[in-house]
Amino acid sequence: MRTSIATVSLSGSLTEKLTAASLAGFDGVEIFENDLLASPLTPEEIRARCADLGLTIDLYQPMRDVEALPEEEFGRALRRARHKFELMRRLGADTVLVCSSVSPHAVDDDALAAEQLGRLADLARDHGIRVAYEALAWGRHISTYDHAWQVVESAGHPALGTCLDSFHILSRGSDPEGIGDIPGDKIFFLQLADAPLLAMDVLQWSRHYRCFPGQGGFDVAGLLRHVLRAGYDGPLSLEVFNDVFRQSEAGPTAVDARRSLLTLQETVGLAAPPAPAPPTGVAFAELVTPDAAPVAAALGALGFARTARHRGKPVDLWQRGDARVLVNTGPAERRDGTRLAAVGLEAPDPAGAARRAEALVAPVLPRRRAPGDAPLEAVAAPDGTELFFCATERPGLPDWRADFEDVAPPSYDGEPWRVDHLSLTQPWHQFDEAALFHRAVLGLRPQESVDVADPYGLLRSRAVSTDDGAVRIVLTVGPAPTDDTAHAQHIALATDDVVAAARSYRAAGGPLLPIPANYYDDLAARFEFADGELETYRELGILYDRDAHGTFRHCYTHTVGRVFFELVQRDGGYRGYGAANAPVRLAAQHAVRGFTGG
Ligand SMILES: O=C(O)c1ccc(O)c(O)c1
Ligand SMILES: [Mg+2]
Repeated sequence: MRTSIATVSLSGSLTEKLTAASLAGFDGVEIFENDLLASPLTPEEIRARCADLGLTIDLYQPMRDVEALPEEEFGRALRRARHKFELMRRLGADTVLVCSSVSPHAVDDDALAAEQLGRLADLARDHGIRVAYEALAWGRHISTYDHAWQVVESAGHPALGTCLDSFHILSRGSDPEGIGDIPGDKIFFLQLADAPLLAMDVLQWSRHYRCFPGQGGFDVAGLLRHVLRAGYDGPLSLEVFNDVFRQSEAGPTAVDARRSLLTLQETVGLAAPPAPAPPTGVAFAELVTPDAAPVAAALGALGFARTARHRGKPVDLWQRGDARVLVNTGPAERRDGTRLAAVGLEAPDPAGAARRAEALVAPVLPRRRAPGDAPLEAVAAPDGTELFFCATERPGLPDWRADFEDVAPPSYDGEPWRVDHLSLTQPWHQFDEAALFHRAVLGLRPQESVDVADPYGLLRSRAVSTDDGAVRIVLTVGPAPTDDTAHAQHIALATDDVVAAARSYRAAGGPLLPIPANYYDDLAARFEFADGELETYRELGILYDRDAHGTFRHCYTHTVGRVFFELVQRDGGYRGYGAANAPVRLAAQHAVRGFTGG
């Protein structure tokens, strides 16, 4: 089916919006009146620009306060309509959206509404235009899709149909089942939007918090299935009023929008990109740093050994069991200090994973980073993190390990570790995009978003993971972008004995993040511990949490650049990430920075 996006969903000038929609691969646009009014282009020039960009103008909108009015006022509405229909002729747009009236002069009279909409449709038909009537969730007398359809049906006019908008339908809790009873050819237009489930005024909710399907809490796919069952075959159009998108660059927002729509189409069987195959583990985490020494010191204290070196680049492989960290000191990487720049994901079918990513408009990276490198499939996540689809030591598939020359055996004292999770900070305006990306492109399942209090702001955090926990990524978004503490990334390492791990790290000279005594007094109040247990945690700075499944013990290293490590011990199938402890951890990290001036 054809895909479309409303210009209101994107930021910038009309020209910028159209360009972004076209580049992202949309077939058409809904032109919002304000975008046209503010554009220096004539309607003919807008029409030509759209044609050049391969876009059709699928809808012009909105026309407001037309129906169920006193005759004199309706006359003025018709006069406005005549002007707008002339404008639409110049634009080459043949469908206009009319929203249900919010005018205080509108009367509660369905027969009058139908009669006047019929007269509007007469005028529209004379101009070769169709009227799509939409119930705004806050319409004065008509606020539900079924009511709007009743009025359209009783008008019985060939140039009058209905416009369905998933936000208005689902925000009011209407049952979308009834959509299946509307003749498909009387559904003139379909607008799709999701939204987080919030308890608030529906107009404010609609105008500020809509998001792309799959990014909120509505069952947009379920609604779409009803619309398809009705026989609708017009465009699938995204209409998203969102404060964040209004401020973000149009190009990436349009790509996010298109990925959302492709994923929705896949869900209802309208598109079939290569099937998802979730990753089965973390092959490596790659740190880039201008100075390897502090990173090497931290890894050494954690019991990692430097086992191999890249054959062509200044990249070292550090290993402890299945936990692998690449340390890259390449010249191109020196600008931003130490950060987590890439993640290797163990992929059942690396090439298939890359094809799926490409089909979902993820930026695919060059397969070889340098001549002679193994051809690795990689894509960029919205935050710029490079994601490599890896096959570690799996015969017949390109192996990143082959680019490395062994320098030492992978020996270590104590138990082998693996990566428990990675925490990646997202640009503030890409949080919802990131969750959708990781779900759609990688096949990870998003968990609930949680708010975490930082002393200097509020963080949002949302985990995406495989069902078996083999891959866990925590996406976070912090307050001020200049706040390095809230924006630090981390690598969490899974151990079966966090007390032993913490002790040996400390014995090797590694500083653990000190946790205030008040935290342990609170723990004593909330939980019962064995003799001496709490004292051990207090001594080492180990934090504790429990859920319905099990327990979580974790502690933190100092921070190098923008990266720190966490040691975690999950027991009994604990599913979380210690979110309850995160405010204490963040405050402690701020305190350390303040103390050292770092
Ligand atoms: O918020 C509004 O006024 C508005 C306008 C047009 C629409 O299609 C819509 O869904 C909402
Ligand atoms: Mg709408």
